[in-house]
Amino acid sequence: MTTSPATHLPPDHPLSRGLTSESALLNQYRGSRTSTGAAAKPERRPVWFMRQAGRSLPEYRKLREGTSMLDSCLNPELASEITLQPVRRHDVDAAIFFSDIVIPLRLAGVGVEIKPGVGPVLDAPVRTAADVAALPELDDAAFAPITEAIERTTAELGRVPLIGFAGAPFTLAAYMVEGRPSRDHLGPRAMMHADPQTWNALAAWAADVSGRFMRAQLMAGASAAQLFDSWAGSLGRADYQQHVLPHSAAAFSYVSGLGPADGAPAPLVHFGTGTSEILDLLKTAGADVIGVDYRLDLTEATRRLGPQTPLQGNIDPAYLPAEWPVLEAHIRQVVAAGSAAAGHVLNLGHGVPPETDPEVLTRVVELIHSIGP
Ligand SMILES: Cc1c2[nH]c(c1CCC(=O)O)Cc1[nH]c(c(CCC(=O)O)c1C)Cc1[nH]c(c(CCC(=O)O)c1C)Cc1[nH]c(c(C)c1CCC(=O)O)C2
Repeated sequence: MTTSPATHLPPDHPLSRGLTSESALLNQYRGSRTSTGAAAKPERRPVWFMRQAGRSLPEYRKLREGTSMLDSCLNPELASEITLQPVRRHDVDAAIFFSDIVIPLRLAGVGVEIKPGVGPVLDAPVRTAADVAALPELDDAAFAPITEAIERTTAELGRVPLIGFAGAPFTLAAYMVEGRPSRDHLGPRAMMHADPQTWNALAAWAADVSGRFMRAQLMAGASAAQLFDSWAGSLGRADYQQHVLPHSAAAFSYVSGLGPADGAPAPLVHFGTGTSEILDLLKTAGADVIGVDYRLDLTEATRRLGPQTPLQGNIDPAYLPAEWPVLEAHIRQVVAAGSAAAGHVLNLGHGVPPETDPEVLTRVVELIHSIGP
């Protein structure tokens, strides 16, 4: 398995066309709180939501009717339309590409489904050295439907940046070892100690497919990428450092420095839940921006990471059904806590819960934009 060196993005890529200087989101990701463009006018405070494209939107549920989750992701027209829905409705400052962390598995030929209300389920779990050795190779040509969906999306988005993503090796491998979602991820954590060689081979395979997935999205026109290590919070520091961090760094190496020939590289974001105790380690994997879950105050995150690290987060999704004044006070507190960091992009501290009233999300965006830079 080889990691490919970073290359330049195509000349007609949104970043090559000067999207950065127009985008409050990309400026915050780069740690510059005000525009570096000639106008240098104050910008609105950027916000987007993890899982903004999905079940909280009636227009999403309607469009998805009769098509399975992964088939929807691989239908360029559908994936593009679903990506655009929350941008139109909420006026968020970025689109997140509608796809899933297990899409590279499906494209490599691994049998996987997303079971409604359950999550990713594999035909056969990957538990032995022979299972790992039998994993298929992923050919970059398989990303054709992803590339087409992204090209369609960026053509519609204009100046709104598109964020690509992938699952981090631990989170992806956790689904592969367990074969389905699990609470404590004992399978992959046990493999690290019982059979470290097999663990390393599996995590390296996962890093390769996730790295390629992120790279394909950036090459096709995404302006930033986020690595989701949703379940890294189940790991102690030593396990994270020894058995996981090198593989996350390998995934990032596929996209590190990837940018236009004459411009700054696409910003990279790293997010996990329950990662307060490993936040400093997370940062060393190669991202520019750290996504913080709802458990840690952003002032404390800045203390742990230093003021130079731009942050993303961390409105607690548990506040979304609360009375508006309660939610508003919480958001104002998050905005204030984020002000010590070099950059701050508002987001939730985890994904939008499916039962969320979409009108509340629109109101949250309006409030954040009204607060100003
Ligand atoms: C762990 C993980 C997965 N997928 C993802 C993660 C990391 C983020 C996180 O921690 O939430 C990432 C993901 N999945 C999806 C997106 C699309 C973009 C967006 O954030 O709006 C993104 C970024 C769509 C999706 N991925 C999924 C849905 C729901 C599918 C449906 O409509 O039924 C969506 C919109 C399915 C999915 N896929 C996965 C799970 C756990 C589930 C939920 C299962 C369920 O409760 O039904 C795996």
